[in-house]
Amino acid sequence: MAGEKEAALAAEPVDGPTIFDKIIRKEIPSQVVYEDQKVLAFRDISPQAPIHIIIIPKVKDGLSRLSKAEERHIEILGSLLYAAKVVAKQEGLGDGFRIVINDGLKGCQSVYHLHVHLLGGRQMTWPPG
Ligand SMILES: CCNS(=O)(=O)OC[C@H]1O[C@@H](n2cnc3c(N)ncnc32)[C@H](O)[C@@H]1O
Repeated sequence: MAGEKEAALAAEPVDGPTIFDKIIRKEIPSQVVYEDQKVLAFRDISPQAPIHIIIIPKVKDGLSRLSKAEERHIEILGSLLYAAKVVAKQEGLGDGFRIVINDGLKGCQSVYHLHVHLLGGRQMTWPPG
């Protein structure tokens, strides 16, 4: 996480290509756990819980971060959350899980392609850090 946290502090909140584009195009390896026409889910490279999965829209359409969402994004936003529910069930997280979306510098976002974190497999605490 330290690496990613530093990356987040150094990240430029830009709308350009990200590492997730390469995952979508299958140009770099990833452990895909779910895919449909609009959504891709893959295991996080630096898991922060026994189950840590990233859920992304396959078409970015300007959605670098949640704060950039427009009305046209309502459907894909719902699809991401529904996919999170499906993947949580698939991963056996019946006793609960956490959903996280980091936005911008203060949200510690390091990859500017909107994504949902699905974390589970251990007791979560509160408040989040
Ligand atoms: C600080 C959180 N910043 S973040 O909310 O922007 O999350 C980015 C997430 O992407 C993950 N990640 C970066 N590159 C890859 C990759 N190639 N494959 C899978 N996950 C990746 C990071 O580990 C991090 O959890």
